Amino acid sequence: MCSSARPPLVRQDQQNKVVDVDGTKVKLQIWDTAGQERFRSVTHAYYRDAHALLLLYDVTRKVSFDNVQAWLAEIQEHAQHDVVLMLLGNKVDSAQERAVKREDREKLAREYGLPFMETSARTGLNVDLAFTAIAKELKQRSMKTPDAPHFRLHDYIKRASRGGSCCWP
Ligand SMILES: Nc1nc2c(ncn2[C@@H]2O[C@H](COP(=O)(O)OP(=O)(O)OP(=O)(O)O)[C@@H](O)[C@H]2O)c(=O)[nH]1
Repeated sequence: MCSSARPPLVRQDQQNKVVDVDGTKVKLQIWDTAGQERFRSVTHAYYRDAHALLLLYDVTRKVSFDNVQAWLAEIQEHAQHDVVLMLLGNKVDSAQERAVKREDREKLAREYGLPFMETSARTGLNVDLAFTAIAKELKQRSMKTPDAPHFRLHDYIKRASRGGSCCWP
């Protein structure tokens, strides 16, 4: 998710989404960057400006999960240090083809302190929830009212997510 618009270079799909957070409209500008290695240097330019990054792997493709650590290293190098991060295991509608073990994804999420959820772009499971959680966190950060009740991303998705598994810590 980026705050500034750049002309698309290669296969970077962009959409806007408006999320209502407790009566405030939060506009998310969402860039779906390509996951392939050959686009990686282009992707850097996008996540440098991002306020939040949703890191998706495919629950049916172990290699996509194995790549998450490399993406996290890239993020640590190129993204803003306080970027909001969330790890999502997508395609959970194909659970019978699941290729990533629960203990592996929990270990990874715990190691990096990442909020984690399983989603399905096909059925919509937890998709709106992921964006709402991000919008709530960004809104909270943008408000300069230290006395306001603190929004906790991990707790929120733990309470609200359906199906699949979530969340650490
Ligand atoms: N069953 C199922 N298929 C999905 C889901 N999400 C995406 N797909 C399918 O997976 C394929 C790849 O989807 P894309 O959205 O192109 O994946 P991507 O991660 O953007 O791909 P790259 O940008 O190349 O990394 C398509 O055939 C989608 O229909 C899902 O939640 N469930």
